[in-house]
Amino acid sequence: MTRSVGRIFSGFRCFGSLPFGNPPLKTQCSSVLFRTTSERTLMHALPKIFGRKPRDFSLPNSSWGKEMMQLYNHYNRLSKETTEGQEDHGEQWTRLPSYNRTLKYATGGVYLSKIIQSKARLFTRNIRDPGASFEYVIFFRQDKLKCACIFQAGHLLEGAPGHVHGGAIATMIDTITGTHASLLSAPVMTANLNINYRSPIPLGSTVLIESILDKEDGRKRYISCRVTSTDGSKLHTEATGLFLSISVSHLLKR
Ligand SMILES: CCCCCCCCCCCCCC(=O)SCCNC(=O)CCNC(=O)[C@H](O)C(C)(C)COP(=O)(O)OP(=O)(O)OC[C@H]1O[C@@H](n2cnc3c(N)ncnc32)[C@H](O)[C@@H]1OP(=O)(O)O
Repeated sequence: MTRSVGRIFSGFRCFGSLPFGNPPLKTQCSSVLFRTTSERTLMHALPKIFGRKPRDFSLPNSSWGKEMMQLYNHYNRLSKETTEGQEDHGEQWTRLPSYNRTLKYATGGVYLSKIIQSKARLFTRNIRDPGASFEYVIFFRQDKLKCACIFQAGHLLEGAPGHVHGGAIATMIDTITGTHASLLSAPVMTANLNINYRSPIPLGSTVLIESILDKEDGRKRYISCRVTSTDGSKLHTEATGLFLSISVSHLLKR
C-alpha cells in the first residue's frame, strides 16, 4: 500500500500527462509501466516525439462559475505547489494536470502507429468551446489515496430536460475512478462499473466527485465513488468500479 509520491506520480505522468521531460522519471516509468524490452525501448523513444507544452485543461477558464472557482481555490490552497513554505494544513492535495490526448503524434513507426492516431482526443477534453461540456479538475490526496474532482456540467451534456445525461455522469465517474486506479498502477482498463443514480444533476451546476480505494488484489483495484452537491449535503450518484492493470501490449491486441 505504501508507495512514494515519486512512484505514483511517475505512473500518472507517464501514461496520462505530458511532457516526458524529466530523466529520473523516465527510469521510474520504465519499471512501473513497461514490462518488455520493446516496451522499455518505446518508452525511451517517446520524449523525442512529444510536444513540450500542451494545454493543461485542468486550469481555470472564463466559463468556470463561482462554485467551481470557490472549490478549486479551496483545494488549490491545500495543494503542494501553494503550501510549500506555508503553514501545514494537515491534508495535502495535488492538482492533476489534464491534456486532450495521451499520445500526440503518429510518427513512431509501425509499433507506435498501432496505438497512436493523430486525430485521437480524450473524450472529455475534445470540445473547444469553454464551458460547453466537461469542465473539471481532479485533485489527489496521497496519504489517504483518494481523489476529489470538481465538475461543472455544460449545456451539451443534457439528458433529461434541464439535467445532465446519465452517460455523461458515467463518463466522469469512469474518468475519476480510472485516473485514480492509474495513479496506483498505470496503465489500467475499466473491467466493471456499477452506478446508482440517486438524484438528477441540474445542467450547468457544479458537483463534487470523490473516489476512494476500497481494495487491492493483485492486478485488481476496487474503487468507489460518490457524486454530491459541492457542500456534500445532496447525494446525486454512487458507483463502484473494478480496474485491471494491464501490460501496454494489451492495447496492441486486435
Ligand atoms: C495515469 C493516469 C492516466 C490518466 C489517463 C487519462 C484519464 C482518463 C481516464 C479514463 C479512464 C477510462 C478507462 C476506460 O474507459 S478503459 C475502456 C473500457 N474498458 C475496456 O474496454 C476493457 C475491455 N476489457 C478488457 O480489455 C479485459 O477484459 C480486461 C483488461 C478488463 C481484463 O482482461 P485480462 O486478460 O487482463 O484479465 P482476465 O480476463 O484474465 O481477468 C483477470 C482477473 O480479473 C477478473 N475480471 C476481469 N474482468 C472482470 C469483470 N468485468 N468483472 C469482474 N471480474 C473481472 C477475472 O475474473 C480474473 O480474476 P481472477 O480469476 O484472477 O481472480
